[in-house]
Amino acid sequence: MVAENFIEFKDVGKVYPNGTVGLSHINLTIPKGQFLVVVGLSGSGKSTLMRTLNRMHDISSGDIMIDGQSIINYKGKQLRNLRRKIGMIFQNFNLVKRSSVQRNVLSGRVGYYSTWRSALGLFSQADKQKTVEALRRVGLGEKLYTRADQLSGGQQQRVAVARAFMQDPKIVLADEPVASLDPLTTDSVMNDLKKLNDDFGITVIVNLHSLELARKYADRIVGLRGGELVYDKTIDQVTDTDLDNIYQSEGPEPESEAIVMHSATEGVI
Ligand SMILES: Nc1ncnc2c1ncn2[C@@H]1O[C@H](COP(=O)(O)OP(=O)(O)OP(=O)(O)O)[C@@H](O)[C@H]1O
Repeated sequence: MVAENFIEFKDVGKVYPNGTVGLSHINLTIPKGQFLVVVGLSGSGKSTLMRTLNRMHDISSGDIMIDGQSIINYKGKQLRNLRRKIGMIFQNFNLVKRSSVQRNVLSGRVGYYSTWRSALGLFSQADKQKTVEALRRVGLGEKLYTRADQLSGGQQQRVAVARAFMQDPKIVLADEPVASLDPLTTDSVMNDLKKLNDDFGITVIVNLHSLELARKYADRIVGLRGGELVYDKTIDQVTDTDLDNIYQSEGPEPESEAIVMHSATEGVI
């Protein structure tokens, strides 16, 4: 494997069945172990880009390679193996709220079990032990038996990070993971993601609205607009002017977007 070409988007296009263009001519190469932040207005294609990687969305043109192999025609076992190696973090945490933290974190292992074993909760002792380790990593070691719905939003998101860790992922995709969290909790969750990246060389791709956060955590920032890649710089090349200008050629925004766009200086786009 050539590390520099761990993930490759080759002229990728995505048109939704209703004709909406989700992605257009995306060319992007992501090296192994990079912490990549994707920024862009609501509707610019960030989620679509992310979801093509684990085939939650299929692309309409081009190709996507992971580790030197095209993934776009994966089916059955190949697709399951792909998804098992890609951890996913969502804005709304996606936990089973009435289940314990332990059960939620263990569910990160289901890709490694037959359906009936995981349905019966027949997880190995080693995996139960790994759950404890995963929770300690996110500072929630004492919450093993707590019900997920008794945790704060930030704690729930950290459980989701622990669940992703359980997958032994090569890639973690986080789709606006901190959008509903306060600033302090936001930093904890971003730090948890950064630790996965630093400690295990996991490639992390995060969709964010906050430029300030992007700058704080990213190795590289890419920007999308209308499904196109309009910005791509490693963090040492990013300037304040870039960040101020990144969306300025967008023209007037509809009122709803203007609310989140209003202040590049506050780092919110
Ligand atoms: N299932 C779908 N069917 C049709 N169009 C869709 C679908 N999902 C997304 N789109 C459209 O594709 C475009 C890109 O959407 P996407 O959700 O990827 O943007 P985004 O940058 O992630 O936005 P947000 O920040 O609001 O999550 C938008 O125009 C959106 O309306």
